[in-house]
Parts: sequence; structure tokens; C-alpha cells
Amino acid sequence: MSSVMILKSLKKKPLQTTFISQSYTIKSVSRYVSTLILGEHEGGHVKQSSYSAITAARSISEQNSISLLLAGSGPSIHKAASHAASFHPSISQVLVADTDKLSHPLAEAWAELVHLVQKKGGYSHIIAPSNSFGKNVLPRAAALLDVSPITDVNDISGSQVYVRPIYAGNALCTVRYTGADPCMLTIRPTSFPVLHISSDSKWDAAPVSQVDLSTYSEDTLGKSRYLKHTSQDTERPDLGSARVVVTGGRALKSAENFRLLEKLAEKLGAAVGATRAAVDAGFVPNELQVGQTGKIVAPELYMAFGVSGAIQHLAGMRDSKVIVAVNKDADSPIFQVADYGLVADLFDVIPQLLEKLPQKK
Ligand SMILES: Cc1cc2nc3c(=O)[nH]c(=O)nc-3n(C[C@H](O)[C@H](O)[C@H](O)COP(=O)(O)OP(=O)(O)OC[C@H]3O[C@@H](n4cnc5c(N)ncnc54)[C@H](O)[C@@H]3O)c2cc1C
Repeated sequence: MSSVMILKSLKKKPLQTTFISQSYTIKSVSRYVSTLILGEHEGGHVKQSSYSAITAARSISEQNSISLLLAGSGPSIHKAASHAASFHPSISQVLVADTDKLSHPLAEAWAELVHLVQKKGGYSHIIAPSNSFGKNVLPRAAALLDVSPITDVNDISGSQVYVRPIYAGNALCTVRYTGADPCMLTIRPTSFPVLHISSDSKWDAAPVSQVDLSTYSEDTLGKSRYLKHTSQDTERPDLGSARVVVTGGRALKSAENFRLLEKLAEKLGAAVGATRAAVDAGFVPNELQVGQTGKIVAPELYMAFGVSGAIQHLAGMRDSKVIVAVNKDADSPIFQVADYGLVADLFDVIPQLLEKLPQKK
């Protein structure tokens, strides 16, 4: 690596844009705030993205009364509910909708459930993570409740003022919600780190209550049918929540060459990501795509190999804490967002990294 040039660049920050009508002023409105979080669970545990939604709810108001809604059937939902009830003192209650009709997270069935729970609970806010689950369920539930949702929120400046990216993340837009309750949001989990509390803190676990499903309408349930669930069968961390991500672009040239990146990921305990060009070329499956039409990630370390840095790709990774880019072309746009840049051939760099990095224990 001796003959390569190292670039240190200033990260370009997205433009901050405020689209608030002049007649409004930003101030926190003092009123009773209660939030329903749409929670996802797997294997008896609530997913981290749902806990990020709790952090977002706390940003709306510290006095927020937060209810976490879980749905499904069997012992795993009760295990997840019991974990969640003692996860953080800001959780006021855990609601469990225990029915076979919700064993699989079908959007229509969930939307109907949210409609029912909102009618009973009268929450001022409803929040879901901005992932396939939240993006699927929340707009449908919003339509049933006749409100307009705000999506992809990455900052909260008051109980009704939210920041969200526009133009593929090149500008941030501040919006004020002026509609009727509930104000419905999808939030970017990477922007709201999960709240942790020291293990010696003591508080009473939140109550776990069953949702009364006697009026749960099944009318909408015939519109979609559950077929099967496939998930990444890997010991590597999940791309959406990994601390380190190594991403390859079109320059990798083949699925076989992506094995190099996988070996690097194994050494670093990282998740593997890819650009859309690499996915479209069939080097890796679609679920590894990072970007505007792929996953949004914000790891501690993002390493991009042979990635040009198209705006649609940057939209999915520019919030990463440290970005390292390796590219043959010194003028490649990826260097505008990189903290550390290496102008080099990835086929020289990756084998050297593999040789020098110790095996992860
Ligand atoms: C509506 C829409 C949505 C999109 N959504 C996404 C999205 O979600 N995610 C996404 O990634 N893209 C998305 N795209 C595509 C995006 O515009 C780019 O085409 C894509 O990101 C480019 O991928 P790439 O960087 O792998 O390929 P290229 O742009 O072809 O870049 C390859 C890079 O590799 C470098 N290189 C070549 N050989 C080597 C080598 N041996 N060593 C080191 N460097 C080398 C080159 O200098 C170049 O910079 C979208 C496009 C559209 C229109």
C-alpha cells in the first residue's frame, strides 16, 4: 500500500432546509402526549429498531406515556413482552395482541389492529421504524385513521416538528404536523440510538395487558396471504444494525470476487453491503443493497470498495460515523463524504487487509 495516495476530505453535510409556513413558530406545545409504538419481535425478543422508536418517542416529550404494541401468537410473543416490560422505565405499558391472525406481520392485518388500538387508546402519536415492516403497516393504518403520515423522520424538534431527508438525503426538510391526532411517524432507527440503562438501576416493570380483540374486524384479512419467511441465514450481523459494514460496488466484477469482501467482513465482524449496480449485476442478493432504494445504515465504520458514490447510494450511508473509501479514481464522488480515502485498486488493498488483520475471536 506504499504507492497509494491518501485523501482526507471534509464531509459535505446535507443542506438544512426549513419548509415551515411563516405563520407558524416552532415551539413545544404543552399538552398530554401519549405514543403507541408498533413493535416487531423475533425469537422472543423485541427488535432493536422498535427500541429506537422508543428513543424517538422520548424526544417528542420526556413526559410521553409510551405504549409498545406487540402482535403474534405462541410463547415467543409473551417472552418478548416480558423482556420489553423491563427494558426501560420510559415504557408505560406493553400491549399484546395474541392471535393466530397476527402470527405473521401482514400489513393489512396489522393496520386493522392499529386502527382498533388507536380507537380505544386515543394516542397523540403513533411511531413505527422506517423499515419494511413500518413502511408497510403505517401508511395503511394512517389511511384507516384518515391522517397523513410523516415518513423517514431523523430528528425531532418538538411534539409536532420533525426533520426528514429529501432529494435522496441531499437536503433536510423541517416539517410541522398540523393535522388531527394521531400524528403518525416512521423514524429512521439509525438516527435514534437505543436507550440503555445501567444494570443496577431498579424500577417496576411496565404492566403487560392483552388487547381486547373482540371487535377486531377480519374483513381486510383476505387481501393478502402469508406464504413464507426467508431471512439471511448467516452468522454475520444484520446489515441494518451492524457496527461495521463493508460494501462492494460494480468494480468487484463478480459474485466470486465478493467472497473477498465476505472474508474481510468475517475478520472485522462486519455486515456486507452492496451498491445497486452490484445487485443488478447479480453479484449479491437484493437484501444487501444500501441506498435510497435499499437499506439505510449508519454504522460506526463504513468501508466502501469500488463504489463511485452516486447520490442514491449516499442516501443510505452518509450518516455513518466514519467512512473509508477505496477507489481507483481520485475524482470519485465517494471521496466527498469519506473521512479516509485510499486511491488504489481494491484487488490490491483487500488481500493486504486480509493478510494484516487478525482473525476475529
Ligand atoms: C431511482 C434510483 C434509485 C437508486 N437506488 C440506489 C440504491 O439504493 N443504492 C445504490 O447503490 N444505487 C442506487 N441507484 C444507482 C446509482 O445511481 C448508481 O448507479 C450506483 O450506486 C452505482 O454503483 P457503483 O458505485 O457500484 O458503480 P459505478 O458507478 O460503476 O462505480 C464503480 C466505481 O468503482 C471504481 N473502480 C473500478 N475498478 C476499481 C478497482 N479495481 N479498484 C477500486 N475502484 C475501482 C470506479 O472508479 C467507480 O468509481 C439508484 C438509481 C436510481 C435511478
